[in-house]
Amino acid sequence: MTNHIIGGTAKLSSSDLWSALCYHPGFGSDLSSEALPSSLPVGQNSPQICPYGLYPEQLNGAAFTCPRETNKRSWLYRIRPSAVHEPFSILKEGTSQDLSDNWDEIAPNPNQIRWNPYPLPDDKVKIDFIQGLHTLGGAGDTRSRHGMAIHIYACNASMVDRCMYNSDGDFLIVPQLGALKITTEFGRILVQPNEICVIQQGMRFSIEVTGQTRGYILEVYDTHFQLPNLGPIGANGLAAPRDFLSPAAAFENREVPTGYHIISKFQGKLFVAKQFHSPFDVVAWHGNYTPYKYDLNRFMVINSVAFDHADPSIFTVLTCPSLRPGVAIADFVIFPPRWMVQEHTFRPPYYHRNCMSEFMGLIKGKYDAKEEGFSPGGGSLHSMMTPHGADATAYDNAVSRPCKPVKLEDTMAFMFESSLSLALTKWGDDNSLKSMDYWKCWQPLKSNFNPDWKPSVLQDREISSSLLT
Ligand SMILES: O=C(O)Cc1cc(O)ccc1O
Ligand SMILES: [Fe+2]
Repeated sequence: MTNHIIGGTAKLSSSDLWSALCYHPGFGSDLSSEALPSSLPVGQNSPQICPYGLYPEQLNGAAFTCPRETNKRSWLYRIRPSAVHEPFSILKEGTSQDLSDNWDEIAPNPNQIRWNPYPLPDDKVKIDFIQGLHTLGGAGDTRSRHGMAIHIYACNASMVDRCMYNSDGDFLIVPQLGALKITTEFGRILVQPNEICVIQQGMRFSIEVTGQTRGYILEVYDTHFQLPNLGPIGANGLAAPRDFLSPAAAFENREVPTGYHIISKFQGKLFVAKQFHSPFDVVAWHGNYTPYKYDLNRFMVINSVAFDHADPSIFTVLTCPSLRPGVAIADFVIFPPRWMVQEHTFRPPYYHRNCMSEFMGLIKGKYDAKEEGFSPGGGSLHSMMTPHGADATAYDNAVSRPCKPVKLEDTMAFMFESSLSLALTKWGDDNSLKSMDYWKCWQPLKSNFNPDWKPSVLQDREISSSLLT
């Protein structure tokens, strides 16, 4: 697909910029995009002189020698190479100071943890996306490129003449409140709550927001996100490749005499370098390494239509694999609206201890394991082998209601599930953000043990079902 946006952004009013966006569909596809006619060189990547006098620049998201299945790179044709900037220095101002990759800030905590909706900035103070970044926790190491982090963003102002890129890994961004207008080197992406976007390592982006804005970020250091294999599900199901959308090339040819700030997250710290032009000067690009977004409503839900609660891996949207087959550095899993039809079944999430870490967030509505206390914009963490499951009220409801078909509507919970044992930061461990009596939600669960129970009664699941319906 070719997208001709003649004259760059200067000729469009700022509302037009975001209302007339077009995207390239396809997950990991090899795409070509032009904002000016014939701006992509034909038949070669590095002509001696490029169309329109552009500079060619390659962005590699995989080692040159990676096999084809995992090799990722794009060629960008830009007004100036990215190297045209002053030296980086540590960013002291303009950060929240809550961004961290220090997993030893506090003592380990194996408890069930639940957070109230993460705080939004005070209306009187302008906080942009970078200033509004807070690291909740994580594991691993940016230098050996193995690990992951969970960040919360809460902001109310647009980034002005500053952009960011992540040298340490990829960001999977889950907006919960307010849209993100993301300008990238590849073009513009509008991401609303109930959509997600992935900005991969090295890609420069700047975010505009209107009003109070909040969401979650899963950062992975190891490798890029993939679609999960479908196994016996077949060729179709879960997230379809064509529903992943990459931006179409768009550029601005803008001098910034007061200085444009390029902010790099490098080895866990933020650095800033000044240049005097917009970094969003890519007129054309081609390749398979792009930012992309996905609408969670497009997810084709597969579930049990007979009996029993299927494991949540059936709801995996994207996975960042480890080197161990089937074991993820992190999976992004959603719990979308769906029919619950299982007969003679305890339908909410089962009681559970897991060799994985489970961080959960709620975009909207209610989660079926928790009757109250888990609110949109909040979160929970059930660490390695930490017991959890339906709260007492959800349990009572689930065992007393007939197993008739029920539609869970207007809900979207999600989980970042990791094979790494996560540590909280000081910010994540702050008691003022937590619901301190979370543990109490399971305490009313009493013993129902009946030593006189006779095997002939309620033995067969068909019989137990008929008793409840
Ligand atoms: O703990 C959770 O709520 C997540 C979860 C959901 C589910 O349906 C089954 C297992 C599981 O860990
Ligand atoms: Fe769980």
